[in-house]
Amino acid sequence: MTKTENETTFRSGFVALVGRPNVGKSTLMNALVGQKIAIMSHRPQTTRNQIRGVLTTDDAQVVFIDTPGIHKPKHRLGEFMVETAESTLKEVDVVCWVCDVTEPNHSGDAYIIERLKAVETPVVCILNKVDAVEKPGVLVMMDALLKQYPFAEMIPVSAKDGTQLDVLKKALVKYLPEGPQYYPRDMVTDHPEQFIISEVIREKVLRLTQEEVPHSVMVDIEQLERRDTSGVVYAHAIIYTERDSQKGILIGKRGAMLKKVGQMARQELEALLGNKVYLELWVKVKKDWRNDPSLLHRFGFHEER
Ligand SMILES: Nc1nc2c(ncn2[C@@H]2O[C@H](COP(=O)(O)OP(=O)(O)OP(=O)(O)O)[C@@H](O)[C@H]2O)c(=O)[nH]1
Repeated sequence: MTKTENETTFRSGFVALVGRPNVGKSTLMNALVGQKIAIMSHRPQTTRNQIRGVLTTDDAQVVFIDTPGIHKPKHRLGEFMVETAESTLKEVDVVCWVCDVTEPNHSGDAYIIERLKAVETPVVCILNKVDAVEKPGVLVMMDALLKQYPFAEMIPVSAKDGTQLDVLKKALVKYLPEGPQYYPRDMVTDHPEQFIISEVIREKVLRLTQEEVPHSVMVDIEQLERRDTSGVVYAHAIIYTERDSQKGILIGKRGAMLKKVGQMARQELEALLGNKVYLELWVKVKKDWRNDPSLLHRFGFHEER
């Protein structure tokens, strides 16, 4: 699904957005993602890593993830939060650290830079609010920051007037692997996790079965809920194959393959969603599912892509 013969490679992936309060992350998200594709709605307070926005272009989809735990722990936020945030930073394709050029040398920035040293994911430094200062000041700040951390890139922008946002978009896409469009292009939903969960499961199936199960395999999240106030995610997923032989491969000897798919998907999802995840996986054979309009609709094929 990632490309057809006459299309270029489609890239998709996850970008962790970090930065202390007030540096302009929300403004930047709105400017990058735009109203139409902004997807977040109500979300339990307990969710530590929210999906903040999804940027879809013709050749890429960037899923921005909030990692609030990276900030200096206040009284309620313990080491656990910081660890969760760090594991998220390790899972994503690139980290965007946003800072504010009107406030150089902020101690909150120094704290986050220290935390970033614990991960190997490339970090793009976004220097926001360049509309509010003179250029030489920005250059001095860039120089000072580069001495503290080997940023993969440094991009001065203004989320407010749009300066350099195109450059930023292009830069981020470079770090994303070839991958599927996780979200329908115009989706506005209460449950964006649904798409992430099904795509992560699908990716594990393809990887672990080493393509013995074809790309046409589909994952349907039949049930998705947060069971209690702790935000634990419970998902019941059905993996549809087209043949009995594929079902056999996917289940494996005494269920070993399916168990492995579940384990790997769960680990990745817990890091991405920032919550404990329970996955219940079932495999069903549905011959010719591609001609079943209701299933096609559920899998998002009403979209143009
Ligand atoms: N001059 C200028 N101001 C900006 C820019 N981006 C954001 N701001 C202002 O900075 C302030 C904070 O912006 P937010 O987008 O709310 O910051 P945030 O990082 O999302 O803050 P939290 O939601 O608390 O994490 C607001 O008053 C914005 O209008 C910019 O590019 N230039």
